Amino acid sequence: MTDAQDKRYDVLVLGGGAGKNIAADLARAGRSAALVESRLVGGECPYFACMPSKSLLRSARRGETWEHAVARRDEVTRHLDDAPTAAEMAEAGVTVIRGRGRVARPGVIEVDGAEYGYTDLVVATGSEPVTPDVEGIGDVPTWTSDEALTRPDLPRRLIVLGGGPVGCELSQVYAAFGSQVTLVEAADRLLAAEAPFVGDQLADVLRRMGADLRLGVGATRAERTESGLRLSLSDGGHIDADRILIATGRRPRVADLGLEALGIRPDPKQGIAVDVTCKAVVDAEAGADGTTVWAAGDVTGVAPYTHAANYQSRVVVSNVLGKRREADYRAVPRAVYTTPTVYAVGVSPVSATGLELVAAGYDLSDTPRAAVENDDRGRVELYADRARGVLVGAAAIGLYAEEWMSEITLAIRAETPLSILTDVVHAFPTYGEAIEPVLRELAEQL
Ligand SMILES: Cc1cc2nc3c(=O)[nH]c(=O)nc-3n(C[C@H](O)[C@H](O)[C@H](O)COP(=O)(O)OP(=O)(O)OC[C@H]3O[C@@H](n4cnc5c(N)ncnc54)[C@H](O)[C@@H]3O)c2cc1C
Ligand SMILES: NC(=O)c1ccc[n+]([C@@H]2O[C@H](COP(=O)([O-])OP(=O)(O)OC[C@H]3O[C@@H](n4cnc5c(N)ncnc54)[C@H](O)[C@@H]3O)[C@@H](O)[C@H]2O)c1
Repeated sequence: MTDAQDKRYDVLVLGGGAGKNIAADLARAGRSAALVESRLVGGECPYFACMPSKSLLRSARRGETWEHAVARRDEVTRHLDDAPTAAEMAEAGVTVIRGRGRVARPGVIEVDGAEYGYTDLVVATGSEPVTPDVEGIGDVPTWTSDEALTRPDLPRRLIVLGGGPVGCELSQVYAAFGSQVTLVEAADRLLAAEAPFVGDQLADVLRRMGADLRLGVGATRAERTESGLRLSLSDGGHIDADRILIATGRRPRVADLGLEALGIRPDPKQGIAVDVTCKAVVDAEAGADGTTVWAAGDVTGVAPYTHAANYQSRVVVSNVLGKRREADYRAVPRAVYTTPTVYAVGVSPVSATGLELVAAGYDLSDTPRAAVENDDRGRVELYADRARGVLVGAAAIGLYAEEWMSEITLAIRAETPLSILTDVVHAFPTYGEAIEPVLRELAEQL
């Protein structure tokens, strides 16, 4: 420890989302651990992302009033009070350092003028929304999901820019509570990275709720008008609205972390490159000073979900403790919590390369459960690798798909033989029964 350092820790974690789990687990394992957090201990998920959006979606599904939905959302996010989570950290033996951290020099992090030494550094700084390059967008009223999920206002006319998970979930929320929603998506369909039927069926659902979908068009110009704002589109059309919700993607938060001093050159779009143990890839010439840098969560650009961040956290903890563990991303779920839910996992037929996929599918309307629920929406498709004869991907849209697709997640991860999968018995009447004919069809084709 140099004189300049205020304190030295075995492990310093930058970012208290998934990072808080790493700090707590390592402290419980006997390491001295500190967590540096510039905003709220707990990260984005509980306060600005997953939890408030899921709460509003549930309220929308149940037909609650907007006022009730907002009150419930604010309870779920504990009115942005992170004191209980900070207390949990203290109880686990973690020192919480409030402020923005950056690398001062190898082995030392600086936070608001104070310096802290480390042996292991974990970067878990998350991601931030990207503002699209649309002329005038800075001059009109905009929100990102952050404001949408913390403010009490219900815009009368809302443009949702982007038809990825954020755009789809929040379009459903605002359409359900009575906003006039127009969703603008540059790709030809919603959730364009997933199997086409998923985006097509979700588009139907949102249209039936009154949302206007403009697919395959880009925004070109935004300007203020007397009644609000006008967004011009690449097809020559325009939309008048009160506010634009920017949902055009996120990028890893890597700017100004000083990582270059450690021989780490993060890509602005892909984030910090990590190996299978979640150790950051470091330039060959970087000094062997006895310290190690790890990264977990959105900042790694691997899979931008809380469950993926938590998984990587567990991988980091094991490796810091010297128990080698390799991450396996073959079966990380991609769920969108609209009603009905979208659930995809493993290989997407849209982006599969180097694989010959065999596909089979089934409409949920043909299940007895659909009759019980009086809901004929949805479909499930499974994708197998012809060469190896195992499931490698799946996509579904349907009520509760986030629950009944778990067995397929396990099947992909475990590479369970089709002969066993086709022998599995599902309870009657469940949506899970839809999986049986799909597997039989796949087995016949292989
Ligand atoms: C609207 C929305 C809904 C979502 N819904 C879901 C969902 O339902 N399910 C799901 O799995 N995923 C969902 N996600 C994605 C999920 O929120 C992220 O994948 C997850 O939060 C990533 O965790 P993380 O720890 O990597 O980053 P974060 O949760 O962003 O945490 C990073 C933390 O680092 C802090 N930080 C950053 N830089 C510094 C610094 N220099 N010094 C100190 N602290 C710093 C930040 O303040 C932040 O608290 C959603 C995202 C959005 C935007
Ligand atoms: N349920 C969940 O797990 C969940 C929910 C929300 C968000 N997330 C994660 O958060 C991240 C951000 O989500 P997102 O939906 O903002 O990003 P995204 O990158 O998934 O989707 C952004 C969409 O915006 C479109 N777009 C970009 N620029 C545009 C423009 N100028 N005009 C029109 N369309 C444009 C893109 O074509 C794309 O379809 C994602 O990685 C997502 O997985 C997860």
